[in-house]
Amino acid sequence: MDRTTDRPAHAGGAAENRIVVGGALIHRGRVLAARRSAPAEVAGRWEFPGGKAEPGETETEALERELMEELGVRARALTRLPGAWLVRPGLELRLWAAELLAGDPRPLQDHDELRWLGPAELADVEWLEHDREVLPEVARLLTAP
Ligand SMILES: Nc1nc2c([nH]c(=O)n2[C@H]2C[C@H](O)[C@@H](COP(=O)(O)OP(=O)(O)OP(=O)(O)O)O2)c(=O)[nH]1
Repeated sequence: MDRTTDRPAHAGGAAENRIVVGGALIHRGRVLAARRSAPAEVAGRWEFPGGKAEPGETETEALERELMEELGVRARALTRLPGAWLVRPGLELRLWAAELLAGDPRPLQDHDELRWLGPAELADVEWLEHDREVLPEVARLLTAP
């Protein structure tokens, strides 16, 4: 899927899952990992920064907004990564690749540390388990010509 086929995450009925979107933010051959500071169940684990889509927002809009709020950067969502995970009942995680357009990421919200990882460093942090599943695809994107 690319940006042009992105549809509002809440176009359907109330029975649909709410979407949380995380972004594998890529810049100069590395990807940004963010260490969560809360809540306790996930604090200390690393993830792709992002958050819940608001009603009527597309996934890409939600991701770009969350990356500004959490990191203070302008970013552009590029392509959806394969997979979707039920984080808890009614909350579905989707991951996207994104590119950094402007700014230097800072842990403004939800995170206490950030690290840029190259393709050989992806296993160096303790990822949340769902995020770990897309690392082979992230490695491919980082090494693509
Ligand atoms: N943002 C994000 N959440 C993830 C990832 N992987 C993963 O399992 N999760 C889980 C952690 C949380 O339990 C859940 C929702 O995360 P969240 O960032 O929306 O949490 P939040 O309640 O702070 O969101 P928000 O209301 O501030 O938008 O998804 C990931 O890569 N990015």
